[in-house]
Amino acid sequence: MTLTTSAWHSLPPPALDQQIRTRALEHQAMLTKPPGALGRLEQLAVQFATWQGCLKPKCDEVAIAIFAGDHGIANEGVSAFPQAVTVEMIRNFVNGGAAINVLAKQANANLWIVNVGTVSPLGFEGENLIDATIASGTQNFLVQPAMSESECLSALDAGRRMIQDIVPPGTALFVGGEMGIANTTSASAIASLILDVSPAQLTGAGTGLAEQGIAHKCKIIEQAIQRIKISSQKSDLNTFEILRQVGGFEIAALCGAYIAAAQAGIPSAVDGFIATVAALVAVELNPAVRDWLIFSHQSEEKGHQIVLAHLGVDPLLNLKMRLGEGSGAALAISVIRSALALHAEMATFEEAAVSNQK
Ligand SMILES: O=C(O)c1ccc[n+]([C@@H]2O[C@H](COP(=O)([O-])O)[C@@H](O)[C@H]2O)c1
Ligand SMILES: Cc1cc2nc[nH]c2cc1C
Repeated sequence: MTLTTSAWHSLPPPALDQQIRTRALEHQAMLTKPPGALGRLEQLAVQFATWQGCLKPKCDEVAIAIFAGDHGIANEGVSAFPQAVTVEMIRNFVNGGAAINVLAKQANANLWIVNVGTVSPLGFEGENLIDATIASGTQNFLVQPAMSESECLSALDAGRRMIQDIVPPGTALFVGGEMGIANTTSASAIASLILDVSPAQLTGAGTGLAEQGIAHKCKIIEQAIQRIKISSQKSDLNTFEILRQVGGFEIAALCGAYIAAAQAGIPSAVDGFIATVAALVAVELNPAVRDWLIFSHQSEEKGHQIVLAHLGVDPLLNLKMRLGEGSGAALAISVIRSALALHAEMATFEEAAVSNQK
């Protein structure tokens, strides 16, 4: 099965409303502040006005989905934590005890957990738990492709279904997150192959590896890339094939969700390193999706800055976080809401009888 251009993921997002954009920029210029003094908050307000085709946009309805899955590459000792943590954290998400639960509650956002495939069965259910199991984790990509072609397409589709079937119409922002032990190894390998940057420049501590552990993880990625380069023709190593070879179910699902959200006219807040790599794959598959993404924070994970730089984006926050599960993106919700409130509620120079520029 080959990925054709008629596939859903290459359909374009809606055109941006340039007239509203111009009016929103003009409105910003009238507010009682030196032009540009609210920095990125001004750009956020103009972006939301453009996305919503509305001069005074709102960000009340926010949907958060955490995609979780296991990775065969975990068998190579590339994480500081055991693979069992993926299922254990899914249970924690369902029970409301994880960081993302606290942040979702604070932001009054709906939260879903999407299980895309773990090694051990979950053995529990939850009101906000969606079963989108593709297989019991990916294969170990040191020795074989992580996914079959149909598994990779199904994983992308799990993200599309989340947006089209679950996220309510009228949602102003989609926050995507991921959870999967060893997924920084997968994300580093994807980024290395797409960007043609050496694994050494991208491989970091993940959940907390020490120097020796990082060196071992880097070697595993180098060996896997060697295997793939020997077994594939250079021309066959397109974005989809890279995702299939070294990706994860949750990374592919997140990528599918970003594409489908953009197609539905919903912007997405992108989280840390793994989420940014999922966004990179989305942009490679469908370049116009880039205009529908907000890069929320700079993660501590080593490779993040390189991927952000390639995308030409500057994230909103730098809180020295490296948690994942959508946590940095969820923190951006309050910044966005402040930006929109300022845009809608500040007085203009005329209304407040404040002298404008000389
Ligand atoms: O978002 C990030 O930048 C980030 C950086 C490091 C680790 N993580 C999280 O930690 C897990 C992957 O780390 P590791 O060491 O098991 O590859 C996975 O569940 C991610 O959500 C996330
Ligand atoms: C405890 C824990 C929580 C996480 N959340 C996202 N990735 C994680 C990895 C670990 C190990």
